[in-house]
Order: sequence, then structure tokens, then C-alpha cells
Amino acid sequence: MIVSKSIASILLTSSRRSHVIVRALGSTSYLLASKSKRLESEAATSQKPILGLTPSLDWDRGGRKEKESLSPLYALAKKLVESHPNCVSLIQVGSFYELYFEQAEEFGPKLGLRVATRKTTNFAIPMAGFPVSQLQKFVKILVQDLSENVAIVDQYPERETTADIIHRKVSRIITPGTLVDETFLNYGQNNYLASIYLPPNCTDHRADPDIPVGISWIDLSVGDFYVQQTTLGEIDSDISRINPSEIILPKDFQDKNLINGKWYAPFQQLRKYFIRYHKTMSNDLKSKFKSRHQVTKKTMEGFSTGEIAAMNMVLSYIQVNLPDSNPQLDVPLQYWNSKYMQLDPRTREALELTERSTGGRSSTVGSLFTTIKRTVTQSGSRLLTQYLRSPTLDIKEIVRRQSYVSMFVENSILKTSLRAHLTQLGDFVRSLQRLSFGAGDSVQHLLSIGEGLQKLENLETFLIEEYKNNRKSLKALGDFLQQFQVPIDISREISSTLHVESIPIMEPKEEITSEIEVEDETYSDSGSYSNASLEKYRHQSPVEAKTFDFSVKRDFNEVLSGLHDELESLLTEQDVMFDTLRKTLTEIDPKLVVSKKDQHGRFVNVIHIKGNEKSVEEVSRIYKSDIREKRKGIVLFKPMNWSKLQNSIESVKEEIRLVEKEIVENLRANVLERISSIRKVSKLVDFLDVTISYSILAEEYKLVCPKFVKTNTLNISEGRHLVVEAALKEVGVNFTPNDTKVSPSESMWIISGPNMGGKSTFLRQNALIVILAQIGCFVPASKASIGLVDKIFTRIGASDDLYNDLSTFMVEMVETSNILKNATPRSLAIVDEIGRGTSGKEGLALAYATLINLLTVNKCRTLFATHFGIELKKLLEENKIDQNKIEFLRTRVLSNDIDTLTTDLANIIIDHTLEPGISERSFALEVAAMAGFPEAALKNAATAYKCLVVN
Ligand SMILES: Nc1ncnc2c1ncn2[C@@H]1O[C@H](COP(=O)(O)OP(=O)(O)OP(=O)(O)O)[C@@H](O)[C@H]1O
Repeated sequence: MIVSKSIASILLTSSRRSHVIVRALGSTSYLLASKSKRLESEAATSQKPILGLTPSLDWDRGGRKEKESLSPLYALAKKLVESHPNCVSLIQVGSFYELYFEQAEEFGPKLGLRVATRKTTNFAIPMAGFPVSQLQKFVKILVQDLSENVAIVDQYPERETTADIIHRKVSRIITPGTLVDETFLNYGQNNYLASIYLPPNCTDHRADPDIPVGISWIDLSVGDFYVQQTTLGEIDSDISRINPSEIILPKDFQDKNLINGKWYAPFQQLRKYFIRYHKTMSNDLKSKFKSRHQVTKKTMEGFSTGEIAAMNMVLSYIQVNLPDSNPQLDVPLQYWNSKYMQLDPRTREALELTERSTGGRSSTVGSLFTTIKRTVTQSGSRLLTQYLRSPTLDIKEIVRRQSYVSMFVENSILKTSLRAHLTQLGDFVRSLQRLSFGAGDSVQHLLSIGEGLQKLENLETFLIEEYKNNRKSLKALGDFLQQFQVPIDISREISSTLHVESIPIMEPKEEITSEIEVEDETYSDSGSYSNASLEKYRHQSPVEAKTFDFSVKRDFNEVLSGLHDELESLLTEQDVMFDTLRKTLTEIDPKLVVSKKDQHGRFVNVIHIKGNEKSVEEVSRIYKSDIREKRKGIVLFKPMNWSKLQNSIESVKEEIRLVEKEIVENLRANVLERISSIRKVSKLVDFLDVTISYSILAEEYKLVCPKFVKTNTLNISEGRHLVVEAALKEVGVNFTPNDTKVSPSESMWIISGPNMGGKSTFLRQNALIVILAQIGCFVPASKASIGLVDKIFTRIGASDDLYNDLSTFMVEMVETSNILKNATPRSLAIVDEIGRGTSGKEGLALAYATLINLLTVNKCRTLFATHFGIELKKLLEENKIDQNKIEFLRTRVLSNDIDTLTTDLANIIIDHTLEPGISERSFALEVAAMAGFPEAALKNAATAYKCLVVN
């Protein structure tokens, strides 16, 4: 069905033209073919049975002759598919996008499209297609679900040429990192395209973790642009922080297959990303920013060679994939690892900061992000994600954020009103970006930017008023207002140029379909024509503005108002002429319905006459030469003077459109000139959204403001795990708070306890409290004082990594080595059950060695959970290790009969409270019973345990 429609559309498209020129990639004309000749040959051959040809083989048998005899459209399709071997080509043909040849056969079924065969002289061409309106749906499947690149081949009618020629060219190559305004993108998260620049020929030598590497990442949908100088050793951690949708590597390394990890093992981590190789086409970075952003020479000199190469690579990739666009990006912001807390990829995963993996799928549900997010704007959510991915080491910045949170906690009316303002805002930064891409309707984007800025001005007025009335308690607001300067002149320029009220584009109402309704609208009570259309035009109501397609205010300049005056007088003339014609016609039959609108309520250049058959016949007879069409009970009437007048009206409208086009283009350029000042205020608003979100969370969960101290302390009273607490709250269970005190004098806590006792929860809750504190949020505790943490390390969980060929035990050892090699006295290490992945004694030996290293070499704050509490204590004593800095704690179990093995769980209560001491038992059998262990198996376990204890 779809295919037959698409074929119809090919024929329709071509039937209006004497020649078809098909062009690919904007420069080369491939083909000129006579329409009639093509149709003839196709018609002739479609009669012939095509025997013995299987579609996949026969559309191209490799011979040049066959290629030449393909019809123009298929020849172009073939050319495009061949010239974009890594892409699925979606070729616009009329109102359809189509896939051809093997791509139709391969992707048609995956997209749920029926694959049909178009039979021509020598070929049977497989094809599949879908309506243009469904492009987003299919791009989403191809790019996001099937990880394919998609080449969009659009059709451009060239109105200027008399022959009405169609051009087709690749307007865009869509990859996961070059999504711009796709409806399926989650705008609450950044969508980054990242490039990694490695020094040329570096793979000729052994991988050295200190090799300098440049990385750069861009979110095209909002214009954020970053760059960083890093090292090979840090790259997997950096990439996991950025979490790009797509990574570009230098083309020179394509045949080295870096991601197999043979040259540098951690590169295996890159396998989970969408990787592309690219050769930088232009190294002229400066020219990309000079004119637009006045980037000083000094700024450009501040970048390292690696950073510049990475930026050039990512910009060049964008240029190749989006040939027609000129995205306006922020001046690249340099990222320094030394300014942010470091989290390796496994720690990020284990702490489930922004997403959580369950059953091999990752989702934000149950992550820290979802639990704490109270932002109301999408750009605010993006900022919150950025904060969570990069907790800061800048105390001043932390204190600044805290001061806003306190201000909002203390001024709840201000917070509520401000939030209401933010809810109204919308993500107008994206409209800026779309405007710069030239995607969609510029007028719409300009109006949405103008509207956004107007709302920001209202916000500014509101804040100034609030501040005036309460300077003392709103000190932070005073600082904010000094920076918050809304470029309101832009919004004024937009509103004085465009019809602001035409924001909601209203298509003519569907319901206006009957001629009777048209009649009602056209006549006044007295039966005379009311000049309704002219009145509407004069007042420029939204519907009429759209009907006339005018966006610019008529008095914008003299030329435009002159043209509008001319149009207005022509429309008056039209109304008078119509009235006269209607009167003349109704003299034949007063019941005739005479209208200059079609049945959809649109103005047309013929007059509709509707009535009984006899009257209509009579009209046709009298005005024979002026009748254009006759149907049952309807004639379309077009006298010469009416035609002439319509032509004049059309040509004035066209002139108005041309003038408007220039005005809108100038306005667009002016707005884009100021893009960085608009983005700046928008970012300040995001900051408000995030700090308000923190304050709401603080009230909901009774969070406190943590205090930062100079010593390497982690001193928390009644700390809680926010995510577990939120989950337990849903089922009406309270979370048991616990204290933490690891300080320079007591740097290590060794925690033992029963299974399900809450050891892992306690470990994680401390890491999360530190992260929350360093993103400027309040923390779940009754009191907290924290010395800044430079790195958090985790060794949690028992997961293997089959994808990277690592066994469970190997993963454990990789993670532990990383901690022992990199933890500093300012770090926090949370280590859960080291050595449980191997045999008892060897595992214990490794756990002991890890403990000693952390205590004596790394000297970091450490929380060490283990089931080997007794054994470790014994080893420490036997080896005469100073235990001054070690504290033993256990999660409490309440039981009537703690020394007797019982399979009856009613006798123990897991309390989750930490108390001094070492747990002698894990109560594993009780937990097994709780998990539904069969009765007989439990009995065997009890017998075996008694036997082991006795021996
Ligand atoms: N402080 C707490 N208050 C309330 N419930 C808690 C607390 N800590 C943990 N829990 C509950 O107990 C469950 C088990 O906790 P956790 O996994 O931390 O125990 P564990 O001691 O590490 O167990 P195992 O040794 O078997 O790995 C959690 O999923 C949570 O529902």
C-alpha cells in the first residue's frame, strides 16, 4: 500500500514537469531526462513479466550499462546509497521518504515497513517507504535503537526556474551525537558528541598512561561546548563522566582497532559507545569563533595542541554531517580535572548517580538523580545532571550554592512564586539553537525567544521587588541580580517586528467544511456582504495572519506599509467586485450561494456558486466563457476582471513576503549576534531552578547544610541513604540513621554484620552524602562536617564484566588495584567484601593486604565492610599492626538466642543500627530461609554449619 502510494507520488511529482534534474550533494547534476521518455519506457516494461529476477540481485548486476538505464530517480538513489556507505539513505519523493535496494530489504522489515518491488525494464527494485510526517519515528528507530547513521535526502523545488525543477541532496547525516531538534530526544539530559584526539603514531609505542590526550564535547541541541586536556590514563574516567552519545576518533587509528584493548586495555570501556572515525577537514578553529564571539587571541592561545586538535575534529565532523547548517556554539569552556571530584567509571556505576543498571538495561529510575530532582525546567535538569557528574572542589562555589538553598528554605513564599515563574519559561535556549541551524520556522523560533525573554524580564522585575522589600534575608538574591541582566532590547526588537499574537500557528479550522457556514460568515443580517475578510486582515487576528502568511507588522517600515496599503485597497476592490458579481448572480436565483472561499474556508481565486441544478445550469449557460469547472450543483466562476484582480493581489502578497523575508533574516542575524548574552541569563535561571530544587528536597527529607572543614574528616550524625529511604518510605518503613566518624585520628572503620544488615547501604550512603555536599545540596543527616573529598573509590558488588572479558574476581582485583594506586589522603574509599570472589584463605589474605595498604600507604578515609571481621582482627594482632586508627563496628542483630543456630527467623531482628564490635556470625542461614530456601536444604546447611563450628 505504502509503496504503491510512493510510486504514485513519483509519477505525480514528475507528471507536472517536462524534465527532471536530479542532483546529489548540492553540486553535481547527474541526469537530465525527458519525463515522457521515462514514463513511456516504464509503462512499456511494466507490462512485461520479469521472469527469473530476484529483486536483491537484479537491481544492480554490476554492469555499467544497466546502471545507465536506470530511471533518473533510481540512478540518483543508487548514487546516494553508494556515496554514503555507512548510512541508511532516506530519500524524499513527494510526501514520502523511501529506502531502496538492499537497504529496503534489510531495514524495511526492521522498521515494520512492507518491502515491495518496483519492476522496470531491466530491474526489479526493492523499496519501502513512509510518509514524511513520520520521519522522526523512523529516525529514532534507526539511530537510537539500531545504531545506524541516517542520511536524509531532501527534495528542493527550485521555484525560481521556470521548468520547476526538483533537486535532491543530502541535507543532513543524523548520528546519535548530531541530533538537534528531534522530538524523541530527552532534553532533560545533555546529548554530547565527543572527540578524542590522540597524538599521531602513539600506538607505535607501548601505551603510556601519561600520554597527553585532548577531548572536546558539544551538545548541538543547546550549543554547549567543552574542551579538556587529559591523559591516556584518565580517558575512561573522563568519558564516563561526559557520557557522550557518540565518540569520534581520528581516522588514522581506524585500522588499529583501539577498542579491542590490545594497545591500551581500558579502551575496551569505549566499546559501549557509538564510535565513528573521522579525518579533520579544516584546522581553522579561529575563524569559527572570531566573528561571532570575539574570542580573543589570548583565549585561543590558552588551549593545548591536543585540545585544539580535538575541537577541530568535532567541528569538522559537524560540518560534514550538517552541511547546510551553521550552529552557534558557546565559546569552548576548558574543563580541568583538578577542579572537580574524580570518580572512575565503576564508582559512577556502583553509586547509581544518574542511572541504574537492571537486567542489563540502564535507566534513570532509582538513581540518585531521579530521587533528588525537583527542577521544573529541562535546562535546570541538565544542569543538575552536570553537577552530579562533576561534584566540585571549589569551596566558594559550594558555599554560594548553599547560601541560595538556605535563602529558599527560609523564604518559602519567594521559592513558590519563583518556581511558578520558572514553570512558565520553557526551554527557549533550544529555540536559539534551532534558529541558528535554520531548522524549522525562523519566525516561530524568534517568537519563542522573544516570549522567553519577556518572561525573564517579568522574573527580573519580580526579583528586584522582592529584594527591595527584604534586603537582609535575601542577600544572595542581591548578588544574583547584579549578574542577571536580561537583554530585553532583543525581545523588544522581536515584538516590534513580528506579530507576537501569531505564536500558536492555527491551521484553518477543520470544521469549516460546509458551504452554509461559509455563507453565514460572508453575509450580514441584511444580506449584504460584510467585508469580513478585509476587517480580519486589517486587525490581523492570528488566524488571518496565518491565512495571509504574514508575520511582520505592517508598519515596520514604509515599504511594507505601502505594500499593505496597496493590498488593502485591492482587497476593498475585491470585496466590491464580489458584491456586484454576487448581486448579478443572485438575480438568476436568489437562493444561489456565492462564495470566494473553498469548502475549507480558505480564500481562492475562483468564485464558488452553489445551488440547484437548474440554476447552476442557467449560470453556466449565461457565463459560458467564464466558467472554469462544473460539478453537480456547483460551478467555479472566474471572469476575466476577477482573474486580473486576483493576480494583482497575489503579486502584492508575494512582494510583501519578499520584504518580510529580508526583515526576518535581519532580525535573525541580530538575535544570533546576542546569543551569548541570552545563554548567559538562561544559565543563571538554571542555577535558580537547581538551588530551588535542593531547597524543596531539603524540606521534604529534613536535610541539613553540611559544614566544610580543612581536615580530612567525615563526621556525620544520623546519616541516611536518600534513595533507600525514599524507596522504604513508599512502603511505610522508616530508615535507621547511623553516625560516621572517620577522621585523621580514626581513619578506618571496619564494619561487619549479618547479611542484609545494611553494610553496603551504609557504605554507599556516606559516598552519596559527600557527593550531595559537594554539589552544593543539603545532606540527609542531623549534622555533617566534611573535609573536601578529591576522589571517591568504590569496590562494591559482585558483578562480572563478560563484555570486557573480565571475570568477577578479575573485576574485583582491577577495582582494588585502582584504589590502592590512586587514593590520596583526601580521598574516600568504600570497600565492600574484598576477597569474597575467591577461596577463603587467599581472599582473606588479599583483604588484609588491602586494609594495610589503605591504612599505611594511602591514608585515606576508609569504610571497609567484611564478613572476615574476626579473622582480620586476629591477623592485625599477630602482625603487631598499630590499631589506633582502626575502629571495629557491626550492624546490630536483636535475638533471644544468638548462640544457637536457628532456622526460625522469628528469633532474630536485623536492626540496621551500627554499634561497636565485631559480628561473629553472618546469619546467612536465616537469610537463606527468608529467601525461601527449601526446608530439607536448610536442615542440611544447619548440620554442616554445626559440624564446621565444632571442628
Ligand atoms: N539503615 C537502614 N534502615 C532501614 N533499612 C535498611 C538500612 N540499611 C539497609 N536496609 C535494608 O536492608 C537491605 C539490605 O541492606 P544491605 O544490602 O546494605 O545489607 P548488607 O549488610 O550489605 O548485606 P550482604 O552482606 O548480604 O551484602 C536494604 O536493601 C534495605 O532495604
